[in-house]
Amino acid sequence: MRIAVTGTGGQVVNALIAAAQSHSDIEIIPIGRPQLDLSRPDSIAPAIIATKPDVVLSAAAYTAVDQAESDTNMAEQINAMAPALLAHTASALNIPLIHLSTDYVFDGLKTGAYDETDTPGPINVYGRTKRAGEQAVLAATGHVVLRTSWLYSPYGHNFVKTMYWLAQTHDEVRVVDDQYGGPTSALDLANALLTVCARLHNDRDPALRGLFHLTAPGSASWADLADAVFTDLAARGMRRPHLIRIPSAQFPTAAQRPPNSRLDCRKISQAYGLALPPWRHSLMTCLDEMMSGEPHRKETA
Ligand SMILES: NC(=O)C1=CN([C@@H]2O[C@H](COP(=O)(O)OP(=O)(O)OC[C@H]3O[C@@H](n4cnc5c(N)ncnc54)[C@H](OP(=O)(O)O)[C@@H]3O)[C@@H](O)[C@H]2O)C=CC1
Ligand SMILES: Cc1cn([C@H]2C[C@H](O)[C@@H](COP(=O)(O)OP(=O)(O)O[C@H]3O[C@@H](C)C(=O)[C@@H](O)[C@H]3O)O2)c(=O)[nH]c1=O
Ligand SMILES: [Mg+2]
Repeated sequence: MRIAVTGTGGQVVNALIAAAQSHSDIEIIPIGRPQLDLSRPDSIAPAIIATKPDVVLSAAAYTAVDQAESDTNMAEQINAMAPALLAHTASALNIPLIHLSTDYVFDGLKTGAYDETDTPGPINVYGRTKRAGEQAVLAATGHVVLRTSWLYSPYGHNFVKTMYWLAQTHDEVRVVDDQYGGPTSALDLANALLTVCARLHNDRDPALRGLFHLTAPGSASWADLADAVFTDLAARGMRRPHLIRIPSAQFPTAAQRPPNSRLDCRKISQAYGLALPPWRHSLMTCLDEMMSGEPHRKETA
């Protein structure tokens, strides 16, 4: 099975490459700029078609949440318009598209986890443009929109890597403690995505199509996640910075974030039998991998 994945340097695409190493029948074909530039609509169909894919996985996006507030046109082009063209291209090839989306489509005011029937109400440009992308993909039949959240991995940029770096450079780290979500390992997600691709490739069942949520079980605030990173790094001999839990009012950002964006993942568990491992365990695996490739490991006293 040939899986064309959008983007080359992103977390999910690199996690997919790693996950596919243990599947000799799966080939991941990353496509990125300049061949595929999601801000250039004309580049999209030719770049996808040239890879002769069996499945298309849409993993590239404008993910700089704060920057999107002032770069709205670009975020719209990449997150809203490009997915429509990807869905159109996949439909024309008669193959499934899996499009990744985000917990940030919700306003975060619900008590409890959001399921697929909950109405989105994005509160920032990234969330708004991602919601528009979802709608474009869901308007075509046969495809999958999969929402996940708070991805971390040894690849690209993510909160866990930021905390890892801050732990090595700061005595004190201030982190917001009033936004809750589901930290999810991109490596765990990638393994599940390979299952989703294989099922869609072999099975026309409409119950496998449409909108799904998939995150690791368990909820955390960003401060809880930072605390877990610092605990695990300390257990590996690194200095532990002092964590100061703050309200988001004390950490001004261009974009607002939802206070609660936990996702209920029962639908994908019923349709595919898929569930991810708890984030607390996967975080340790991720940190082990990050540290094994890290030349500046701090020595214990
Ligand atoms: N990160 C997160 O916490 C979450 C992410 N998601 C969604 O999951 C998906 C994957 O996220 P993640 O792997 O973290 O993303 P990253 O931020 O790690 O990577 C973004 C990718 O998009 C590519 N890209 C950006 N602009 C363009 C463009 N104009 N043309 C082609 N490619 C472009 C980048 O290209 P290049 O390789 O050149 O850098 C990169 O490969 C996205 O759809 C995101 O919205 C959902 C929930 C949480
Ligand atoms: C770096 C840092 C951030 N924060 C806060 C800011 C923000 O409210 C929260 C998270 O910050 P980040 O900017 O790292 O994370 P953010 O970019 O908001 O992460 C989001 O990315 C997109 C792509 C998604 O789809 C989401 O699921 C989510 O993962 O933590 C602190 O309080 N202290 C810090 O030192
Ligand atoms: Mg960010």
